[in-house]
Amino acid sequence: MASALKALAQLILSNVERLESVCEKHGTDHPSLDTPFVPSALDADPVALEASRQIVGAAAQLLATVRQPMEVLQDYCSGMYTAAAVQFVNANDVVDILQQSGSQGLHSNDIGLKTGVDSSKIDRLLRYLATRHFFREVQPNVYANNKISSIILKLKSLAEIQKDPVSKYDGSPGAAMAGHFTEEAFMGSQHIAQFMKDPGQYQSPFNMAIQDTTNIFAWFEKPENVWRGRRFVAAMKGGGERFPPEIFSSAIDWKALKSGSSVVDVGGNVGSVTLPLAKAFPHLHFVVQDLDHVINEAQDYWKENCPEALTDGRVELQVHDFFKPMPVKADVYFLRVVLHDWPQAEGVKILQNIRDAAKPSSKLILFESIVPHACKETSPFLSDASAPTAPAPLLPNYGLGLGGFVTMVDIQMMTLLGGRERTIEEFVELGKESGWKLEEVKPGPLATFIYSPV
Ligand SMILES: C[S@@+](CC[C@H](N)C(=O)[O-])C[C@H]1O[C@@H](n2cnc3c(N)ncnc32)[C@H](O)[C@@H]1O
Repeated sequence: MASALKALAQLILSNVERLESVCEKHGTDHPSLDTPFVPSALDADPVALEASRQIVGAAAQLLATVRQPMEVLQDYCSGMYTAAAVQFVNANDVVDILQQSGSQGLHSNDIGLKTGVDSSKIDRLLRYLATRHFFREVQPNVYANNKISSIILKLKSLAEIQKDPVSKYDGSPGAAMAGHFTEEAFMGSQHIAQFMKDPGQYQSPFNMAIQDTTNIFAWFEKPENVWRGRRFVAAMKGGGERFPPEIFSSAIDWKALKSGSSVVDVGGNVGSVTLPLAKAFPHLHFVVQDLDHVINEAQDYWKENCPEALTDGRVELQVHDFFKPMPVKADVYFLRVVLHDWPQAEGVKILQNIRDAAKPSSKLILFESIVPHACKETSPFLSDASAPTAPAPLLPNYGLGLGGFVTMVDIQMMTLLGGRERTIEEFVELGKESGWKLEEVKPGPLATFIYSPV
């Protein structure tokens, strides 16, 4: 039997071969790390995605295995320097400055002149990042963008950015996300340990950092933070569209619902999940609920995308606070990525309000991520075929290759909002506490949880 080291190395090699054959099929090379990122067919190819998942999981496990434990520890304990370095380059538009010099790069003296920062300090941060494959140092003290840094290139030109810094993240989800993570979340992260033991009056580590109990969304509305709120919206834009639409259209047998059955999209924002459902299943009556200002936006969204659904009354846009009693007795209620924003008690309250209005035959559907355990799954809701199946000796959740992302989002939810991602058992528990029985789980890039009233 191969040693664990060889088995990991072999997994890497066999998956690199798989990846290269997918590239061949698409008539392309695998994108180089040295050039700016360009989207390609590879990004959505399921075989390429599985191969990269295994390579990432195996490479991270191999590193943790072969490095001196003290080096691994130092690396983990110094992650804040990476966040701080990205914060600096993002806020000071360094990637946008480098973009003008193309692959030949720009000397730190010139970057210093354009950012108003001493060039020797620039060298230290950019070399730190280049050593971690974020930028290239093409000659001593000369830096160029690469595949990773190019992700935070802003859509606007440098002249436009300088003219109107408040709008500089509009249309640039990578830069907006990097800003939100390395500023608001970074601030909150310093209080996680204290929050775990004694949250005091605060709902999240972020609240502890700003010493204010205002929820982050209300905090974004303060005049001095409006630009941050605008950046958050830019970071989230398009997030919902990354999920395959079949997740929603095949969640249940919508066609089998009787004509005129009502479906409520709770906390539905403008109704972007409801829109394709309303088009595909015209026999159903849909209600999209959200807060006042969002429903105002929803009016424009539907007038633009499907005005007839509003005029013929098939789709209703309703102002409703989900902490108040649910006004609609519906056949189906669904919530997409709403519950992860809230602590357990609030999540339970939202579902209890729906339960109080539900009929015995109503269904509740949640679309949320599953936090995979780092060991073999034992949930009766997952068959062998649907549980993550990383090949040995990878962690069953592929480690960084798959579980890395969801576990990071879980900590992010706690940090900013006191919210949480959940394991399947925690979804069972959430139902128990709010009067719902979990009947079925459909895993996927976003999982579907189907509940019946108890
Ligand atoms: C993460 S977004 C998800 C939106 C939508 N379900 C989707 O997947 O696109 C959370 C939504 O909850 C809404 N929301 C927050 N607090 C609310 C409340 N008290 N009552 C109703 N909706 C609320 C927000 O306005 C936002 O649209």
